[in-house]
Amino acid sequence: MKLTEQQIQQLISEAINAQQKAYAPYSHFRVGAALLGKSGRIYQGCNVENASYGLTNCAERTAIFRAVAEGERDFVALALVGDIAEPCSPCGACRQVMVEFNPDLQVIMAAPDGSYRLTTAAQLLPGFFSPRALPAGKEE
Ligand SMILES: O=c1ccn([C@H]2C[C@H](O)[C@@H](CO)O2)c(=O)[nH]1
Ligand SMILES: [Zn+2]
Repeated sequence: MKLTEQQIQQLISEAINAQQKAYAPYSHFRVGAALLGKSGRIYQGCNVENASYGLTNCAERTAIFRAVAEGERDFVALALVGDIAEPCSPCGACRQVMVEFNPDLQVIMAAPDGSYRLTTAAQLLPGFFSPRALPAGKEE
């Protein structure tokens, strides 16, 4: 499904809105994400840091986990924006979580001024480890 420019700009503006809620007292690098589900719902996420630094959860994974917890698993697009004047690139952990649900997920790497770069989860993680590699089991 090809996103319209209006859909892209709405996702970027929701990501910027989510960024305001970031809990980033250690890095001071605030990130916001907005995830569009097939249902049409948009799930916002922000980074949530911790005094035990390694427990930090990125904005993208916050949005994805939130959507899954609310019962949605089919995702169309995800926009992210960070405290940097250029398109923000998702970390490796988030890329792996994105491909789990949809390798064709459209990823909008946005800058605070609304400019962006469009790519897909699979393009961001060539040779990714796929859940299909696992023996058939009791996946839900
Ligand atoms: O794509 C990214 C990259 C970084 N961060 C967060 C993690 C940490 O809180 C801060 C600095 O790495 O930014 C995200 O949320 N998403
Ligand atoms: Zn990440």
